[in-house]
Amino acid sequence: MKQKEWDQEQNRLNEVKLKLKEKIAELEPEVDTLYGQASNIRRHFWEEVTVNTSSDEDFEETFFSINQQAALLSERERTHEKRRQQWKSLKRLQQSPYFGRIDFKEDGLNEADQVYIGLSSFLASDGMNFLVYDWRTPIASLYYDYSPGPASYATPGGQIKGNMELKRQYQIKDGELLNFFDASVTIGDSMLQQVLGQGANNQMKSIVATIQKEQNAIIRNDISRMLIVQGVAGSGKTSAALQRAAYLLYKHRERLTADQIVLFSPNPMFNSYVSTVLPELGEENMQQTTFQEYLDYWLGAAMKLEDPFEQIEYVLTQESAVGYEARVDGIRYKASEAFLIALQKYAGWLSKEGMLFKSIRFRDRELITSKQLYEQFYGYDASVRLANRIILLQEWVLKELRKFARNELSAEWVDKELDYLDNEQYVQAYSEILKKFQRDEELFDVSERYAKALDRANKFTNQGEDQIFDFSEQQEDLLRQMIVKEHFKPLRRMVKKMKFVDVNGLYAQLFDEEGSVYSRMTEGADVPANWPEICRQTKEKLGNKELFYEDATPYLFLKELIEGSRMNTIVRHIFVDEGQDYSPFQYAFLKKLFPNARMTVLGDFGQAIFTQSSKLGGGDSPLIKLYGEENTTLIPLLQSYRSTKEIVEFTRLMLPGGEEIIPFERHGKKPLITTAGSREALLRQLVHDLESLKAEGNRSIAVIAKNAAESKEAYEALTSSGMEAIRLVTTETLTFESGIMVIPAYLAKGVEFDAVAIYDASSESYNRESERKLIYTACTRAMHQLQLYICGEWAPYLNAVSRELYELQALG
Ligand SMILES: Nc1ncnc2c1ncn2[C@@H]1O[C@H](COP(=O)(O)OP(=O)(O)OP(=O)(O)O)[C@@H](O)[C@H]1O
Repeated sequence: MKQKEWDQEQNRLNEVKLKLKEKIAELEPEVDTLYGQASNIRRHFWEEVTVNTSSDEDFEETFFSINQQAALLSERERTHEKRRQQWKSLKRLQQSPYFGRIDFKEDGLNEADQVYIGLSSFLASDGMNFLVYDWRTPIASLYYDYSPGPASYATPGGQIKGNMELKRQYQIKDGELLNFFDASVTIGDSMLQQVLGQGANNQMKSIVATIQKEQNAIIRNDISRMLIVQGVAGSGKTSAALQRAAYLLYKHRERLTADQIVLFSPNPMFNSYVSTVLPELGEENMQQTTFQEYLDYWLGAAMKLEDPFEQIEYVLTQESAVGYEARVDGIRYKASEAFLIALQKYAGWLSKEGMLFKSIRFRDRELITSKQLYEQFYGYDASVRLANRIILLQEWVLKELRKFARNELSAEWVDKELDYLDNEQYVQAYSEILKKFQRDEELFDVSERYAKALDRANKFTNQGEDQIFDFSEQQEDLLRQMIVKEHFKPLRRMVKKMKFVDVNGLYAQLFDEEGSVYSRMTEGADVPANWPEICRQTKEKLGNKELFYEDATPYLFLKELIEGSRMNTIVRHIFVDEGQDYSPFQYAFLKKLFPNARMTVLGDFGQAIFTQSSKLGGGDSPLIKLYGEENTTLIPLLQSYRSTKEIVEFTRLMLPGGEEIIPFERHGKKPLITTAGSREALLRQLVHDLESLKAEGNRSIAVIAKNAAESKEAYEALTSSGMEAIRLVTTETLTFESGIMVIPAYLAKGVEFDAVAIYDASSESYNRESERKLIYTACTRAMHQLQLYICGEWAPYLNAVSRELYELQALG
């Protein structure tokens, strides 16, 4: 590189740094002052507000006064937040103002523009010149999409064409220019080499400086209702998803906020793994959740839910259990669209007959029988939708309860309740009831309520000591009302929550061993193989107030068909990571739940380890059908970035069709297979190898086992062989830490480690076709080194790997 160029770049960097410094110094006092102002307003909020509720006008004035103060406060806070964000992003830029540059000569112009690209934009003080362009600006897409030569980019005003004369990458650390190089083809292999060669971290990294063209297409796709990314292991799906969220937040900053984006992650630990990327990019984190969390929220209080990991444990370990085959058939069926349609038909059937209600009981008496509920329900006009009829029924029940409550006023139990109170309790109960009464009366508006309460309180205090306990008839009546109301409250609450609908019974009723009955209730749906046993298992669970994982979503779906759907109309974008792990049923459910959201699904069918998995692409993909082909874009990613070329060449042969996976040219050691005649010898070697891996500088090392039981066994064997500082990861683990860990394959999904040791790669652990993807997923977690340990026969899929692709260490 010519010295002259280096000096020019160095000078420019110095200049930008200086301007950044000046701007930061300019902003700092403003940030402080605004913060001071906002906290001052907050501190003195009530002093500035005149609180007076003695008359309606005063009440109104107070109301306006509060509003005015609140508006002032939120305006200051908003301004402060904006300035603070600006200040923070400038501080971030100080460390590394930009990572790329393109020189672009637009057609028709004489000179090329130098476009420097960084984490956020930085404008010169004239407010006209961009010293740094945000990586998400339209022009910055040139950097990701083209090599020097003819190039164009999309703007809201149309396509801009021109010629890219230069594309340069920079390494700037702590404000110091370390290196820069001119890229010709894709975004500098050498830069990517360096990034990928680094050690794994317990937090995912942002990839803005080295986003690849095909990833950029995912990040900037802003037209599809449904964007499906079928990307091979390590192709950067999760990374692209996170950058995409940052891109959307930038592009639509006027109308999209971080809480309108939801990411569905495979497990809570994964949530913590990816949670730093958006803040690193200067954006607020989106909402992160797991599907299980959602199910738990709505069903967890009433039922004990199995989670997907318990389900996979069953599938992996209980092959010889009675009813295993039926359970697996059941999982498949309950995941299918056919079952979804059957449930919809069932709801149609219920609108004519077959509803089940739980009687309304009060103090061991049946106030409304289930038969009465049934008759009332089917008494409504049949053209009214099922869910609306349930609302009508609910209103009717509440009305009936009011009548019952009135009749209870003189009941014996109320007398007893009254007598039971001693004087002190009387006073206390009275004032508490009075307070509650003030809170609970829903019918009055605030001022009316206030006036009434005041009136009552005046009466109460004007009575004098002696009279307090001498309740007039009216007061006793009031107390009776209060007592009855208190006792009816839980019942009313249950009615409001629709607890009188027997959803459990309705779901169970569907699983009639007689296939013809099922067929009749669902307009002719076919039953899957092993239906009677599926029915038996499902009902047994329901009887214990438990739900299999595969039943939870259909159960909730049915509940909503009957009671009315819950919808979240605020969320605009849903990201589903590890998308192959969700059933077609779950996708249909998500679509319904978030009617205003676009969906981005990222997954790899090569890693589909769950029985209910969905195919992402291809003619029979349920995902393409979800919003229709015209609203769907499918982007395949074939290049794998995570692992060395040696690891990818080894792992890809374990999958049929895996040859199409393209490794990235980064080299390392070949995978090592160690065999031994005894488990003891193998374990001794594993302990030795783990120590060596650590000594070689691998910071995160995973011993991956097939399931929880094997993980536990491995953990115990390793610790009793003297290995220290090793952690066992379970479904309860919430965060990632570096070091050596033992982890079941299904929890290692989505994450990566410097080195991976497959604890038992024998055919005893991995034999079935369904286990092929499990061991593949486990092996593809390795970035730099992969080692497999085998005692006895090899897992059959390893036979497809040619001998020259791995090292063999046979211990005899
Ligand atoms: N353009 C890129 N620049 C730098 N690093 C990248 C790039 N793309 C991917 N990577 C790195 O490759 C690794 C794999 O990325 P990521 O976890 O996003 O892949 P994935 O497709 O979600 O993987 P999997 O399906 O196997 O879990 C990460 O370390 C990520 O930082």
